[in-house]
Amino acid sequence: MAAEPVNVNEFEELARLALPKMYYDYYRGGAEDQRTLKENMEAFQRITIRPRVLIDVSRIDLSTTVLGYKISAPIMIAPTAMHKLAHPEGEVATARAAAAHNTIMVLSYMSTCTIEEVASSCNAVRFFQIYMYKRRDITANLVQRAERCGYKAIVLTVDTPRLGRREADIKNKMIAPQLKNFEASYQLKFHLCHRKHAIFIQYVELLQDDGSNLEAFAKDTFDASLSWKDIGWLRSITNLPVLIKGVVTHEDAIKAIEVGVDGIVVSNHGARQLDYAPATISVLEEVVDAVKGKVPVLFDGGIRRGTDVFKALALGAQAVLIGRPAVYGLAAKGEYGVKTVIEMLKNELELTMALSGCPALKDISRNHVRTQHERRHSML
Ligand SMILES: Cc1cc2nc3c(=O)[nH]c(=O)nc-3n(C[C@H](O)[C@H](O)[C@H](O)COP(=O)(O)O)c2cc1C
Ligand SMILES: CC(C)CC(=O)C(=O)O
Repeated sequence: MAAEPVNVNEFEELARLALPKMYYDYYRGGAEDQRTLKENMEAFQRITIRPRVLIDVSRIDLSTTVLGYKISAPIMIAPTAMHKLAHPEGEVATARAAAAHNTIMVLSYMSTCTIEEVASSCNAVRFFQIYMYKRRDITANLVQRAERCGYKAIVLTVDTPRLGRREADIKNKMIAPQLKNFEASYQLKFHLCHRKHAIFIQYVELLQDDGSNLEAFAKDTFDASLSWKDIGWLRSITNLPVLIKGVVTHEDAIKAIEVGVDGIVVSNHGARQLDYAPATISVLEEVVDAVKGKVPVLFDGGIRRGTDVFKALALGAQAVLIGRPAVYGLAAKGEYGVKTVIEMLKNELELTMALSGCPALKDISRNHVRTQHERRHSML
């Protein structure tokens, strides 16, 4: 029997053992040469922590708020597609794990449990992530269903006018399972297809023999003409706060504030879209400086340790989101696995704060970290 994992990274191997290769490759993969995928994690390793001593750290408080909602720690669940490929309970298990930790899950529009099923599975605070569709009625329908079900914010992902080139998915001829949120809209285009592990519904109209079915699905449905002016439309169809996910430059951060978004997620989509996009931790501060505290800045990409969370907070994030770690936890051990992953990150963050002299999140300051750039500068 494999030893119990002692850190989040060890869940990846357990997930690999638990999953069919096609799904593991889909979850793990990044775009093209996967340079950004590697960088998302390595860039954290180039940041050091400057601990302060002789501060009372006998009590550590990890709690914070995001858009006014209190959460037990600044660690949220990023939207990731198709959790039933990882575990039969799918997003419901992930949502329950988030609820058990009193944190926020962002449900992907491409979930394998419906918006309604996830909403009724537990009473955690949830946000809902969307892409903009060519058919605006589908976007509007999803947003309004989420609002009716008590989701507290809409997260519009803006880094995916087209799907990035994920070569493992192309080789594996990756196919999408049943996407229950869409049944009414796309019913006619799907057909049943029996495979070794489950029954899938393929997006037949576009099914390609020689590539990733997801890529075809995205190309047909996502609106590649989406631009800044469309944020107004989204805001006009919902009373919920609108966050945009996928900003990595100060120019776009400024535009986002101008069009009135309620929050920004610094993200490169887990390095699955544009290869050679910067590691997100290397651009977080640039975005935070541009935003000037007007809206919360959230962060994702490469968080695997409590020290990574600490570094992102020191560079100005209000909270971080985890993508693959949650999916690996789910694949390895279902709801319990996701709970354990969050628990591990919380415990590590708590220890990091104690060893750095920060009893509360507000004590984590820019001076607690040193970037590679600053180290080089100080040697000149
Ligand atoms: C398997 C997988 C599926 C994803 N699906 C979505 C999605 O449906 N919508 C979205 O906005 N981002 C999606 N993302 C990106 C995540 O929200 C997040 O930005 C990324 O995973 C963070 O990096 P990390 O995996 O290193 O934590 C996905 C990422 C992965 C790994
Ligand atoms: C197939 C996708 C659109 C889901 C996604 O965002 C991803 O796989 O990164």
